[in-house]
Amino acid sequence: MEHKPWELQAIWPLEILDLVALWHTYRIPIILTTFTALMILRAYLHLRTPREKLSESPLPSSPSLVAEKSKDTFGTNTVLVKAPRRIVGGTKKRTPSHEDVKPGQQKIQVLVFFSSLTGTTEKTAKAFMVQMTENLTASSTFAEPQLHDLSYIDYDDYFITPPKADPETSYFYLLLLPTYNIDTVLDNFVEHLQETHNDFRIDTAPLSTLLGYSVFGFGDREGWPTEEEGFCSQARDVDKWMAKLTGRKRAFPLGMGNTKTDAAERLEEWKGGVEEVLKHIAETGELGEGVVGSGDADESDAEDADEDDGEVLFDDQKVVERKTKKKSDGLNDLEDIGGSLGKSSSSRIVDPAELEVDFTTYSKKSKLVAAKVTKEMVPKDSPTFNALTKQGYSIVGSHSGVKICRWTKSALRGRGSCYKYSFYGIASHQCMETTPSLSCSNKCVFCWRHGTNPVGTTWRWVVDPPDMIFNGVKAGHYKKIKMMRGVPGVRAERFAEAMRIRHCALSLVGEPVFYPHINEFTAMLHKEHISSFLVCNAQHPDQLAALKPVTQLYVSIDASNRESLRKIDRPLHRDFWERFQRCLEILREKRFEQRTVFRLTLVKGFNIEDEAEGYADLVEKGLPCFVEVKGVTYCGTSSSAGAGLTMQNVPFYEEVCAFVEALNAALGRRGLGYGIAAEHAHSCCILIASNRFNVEGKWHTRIDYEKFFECLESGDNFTPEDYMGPETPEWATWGKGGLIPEMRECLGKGRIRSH
Ligand SMILES: Cc1cc2nc3c(=O)[nH]c(=O)nc-3n(C[C@H](O)[C@H](O)[C@H](O)COP(=O)(O)O)c2cc1C
Ligand code: SF4
Repeated sequence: MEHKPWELQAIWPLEILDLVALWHTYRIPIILTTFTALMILRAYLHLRTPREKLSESPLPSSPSLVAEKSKDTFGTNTVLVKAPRRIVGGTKKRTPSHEDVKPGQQKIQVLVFFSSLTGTTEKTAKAFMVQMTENLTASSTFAEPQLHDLSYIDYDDYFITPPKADPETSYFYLLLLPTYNIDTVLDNFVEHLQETHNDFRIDTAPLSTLLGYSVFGFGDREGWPTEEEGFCSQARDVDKWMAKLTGRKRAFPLGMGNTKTDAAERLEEWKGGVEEVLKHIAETGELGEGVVGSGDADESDAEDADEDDGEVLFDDQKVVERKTKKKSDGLNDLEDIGGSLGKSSSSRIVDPAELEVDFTTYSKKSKLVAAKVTKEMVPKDSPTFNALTKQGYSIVGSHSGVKICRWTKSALRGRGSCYKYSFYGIASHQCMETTPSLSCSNKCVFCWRHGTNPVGTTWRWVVDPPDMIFNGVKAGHYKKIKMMRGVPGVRAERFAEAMRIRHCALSLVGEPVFYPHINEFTAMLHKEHISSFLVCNAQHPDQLAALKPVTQLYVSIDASNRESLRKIDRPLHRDFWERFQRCLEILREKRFEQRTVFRLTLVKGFNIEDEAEGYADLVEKGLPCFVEVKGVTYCGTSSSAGAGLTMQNVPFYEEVCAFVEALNAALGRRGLGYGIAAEHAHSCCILIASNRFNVEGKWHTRIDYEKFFECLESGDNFTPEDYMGPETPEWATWGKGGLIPEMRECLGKGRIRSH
């Protein structure tokens, strides 16, 4: 109902009527002003309350705070009520990591988690705990390890964030897990890890504050013989997700054991490795080389590279890469960079008596030059040093190098070894690839060393002592192996085996016999029962003649005639063909002292076409024990392109097979006793062997390494037959492909280079 003004006048006093009139006149500006003032006040109050304040409110710290105990409505049963989990949004750029751990001040708490359905893992875990406790608590840095059954803990307490009970304590996780291909609690666990990683509300690596972790799996090879068929598959899954959740803090490679055979032995090995890492953490506060452990969540997806066979870039390489980014790549041949060497701080004047001079070219001129001043072959401040380290070489002293090859990495990850495993029984993860001379006297068009190695016809450099090189290359090799520790897929068992070098391939960049003390160097290898495969370029007959027996002596045979050799090897020696011929004669003489091999690298358009007969002539001349024929691998560098090499020059495996058959037929026509013994299709490599290594119709291309050392140590003369190994495995023989059966599925991805 509406009131008329005179009616109101009768009811209310005048002042009130004035106010009402005022309100009617000004109500709109009054409402607007009040509203604006309220908005300003609200905004002010909001800004004054810091956002962080919310997250500063006590976070449920596990395990005590995540779960609260409360009585149920009847006041009798105690139930666990989860406190609401507060999620701090966004992906953390960087989380505190082991860098924050100060040795000596922090306590390290090892938590051992296990799962067990039929009790085997539980029993093993308990025994494991007893030993761990005994070993760790001897040091005051370690708190007594704790054992947790995954069936009884709340995953949120340990696998979203590590426990935070005591700021002085840092955690290290060990997980002992069986595998079941049926629905079990383990499926929930794996799912939990996966979900935590993929939960967009939380950091993708929420466990990155852990010091590290490692997983050991128990499985049964009788039912699940290979990993592809599911051997230890759940342990592998957990290892993978833990790597993501911790920002790749895999402290030691995944261990795996067959419950029915070797589990105890494998576990012992793994425990040893883990304890060593823990000791390292206690001393340094860090996980050590090779483990990213940055806690950078952005990087954790790089774990997907698991399936990638690609080269692993080591930290030191990265550093060099960064440092050399702006420098040109081109400048590399030492002969070409004499100027830059001259400027180097690394040259030193030496007493001519101390000097090993010109053992290759005995010219007066070079003796004179060498006597004046000696420089380091690869000084630390040279572009060559940078280029080589960028490619992954560790330079030892001033002229030696070591690198781990792709096959070594493959074998460490439980995958295949190179063709030398198929042919000669060399496990790649126990093989060290090195050279005591980075310099070479050829510039082969197919050399995958990217043209970075120094070249020269004479030794004009400082000579490092052999023991220094020997210790240096071993240390360099082990360092590189250790850097593989945190790489996805590396197997604890292989890792442990790799810490004992058994073979040495002296065939990296450069020419090993160029080094004046090569015999002392190989003697050091043999003394430690490390076999020696030495490849030389057939340009240094005097050094070849003086070389003492090695396990297997190679000569590269890159062409069958002078013109072809000149084009493909681009030798620096003018008398290269004569040198080459002399080397063949020397090899012939050595064929009853050690295993001799012709190494043929086939390059289409250079040395295949119509050359089978020519090669057969060379075999007739050198009568090697073996002829290894290998298709060239294209490395796609500017140096190979500059030499006119393209993918068209890489022969198909069928072409290599056809060539080998032609060569074998040509040898037969000459009445030479050879046959095609073995193949490794994956490396495009085929082995022709002398009938000396065929016993009762079976090829025996493998080597009895221990017998070789026995023969050497006896001091008596011996022949290659004396250390002939067992029969070549069926799968490696000609026509069978050469891939160890379990590896066929893993290695179906094209060719992998091996030298
Ligand atoms: C039903 C069943 C399924 C299994 N599935 C696998 C499997 O997929 N892969 C594997 O490596 N081992 C498998 N195993 C073997 C177990 O992982 C192995 O025996 C383990 O030591 C059992 O540990 P636990 O006694 O602690 O439960 C299986 C065993 C059973 C009984
Ligand atoms: S490729 Fe060479 S260095 Fe690598 S494992 Fe085989 S032999 Fe050893």
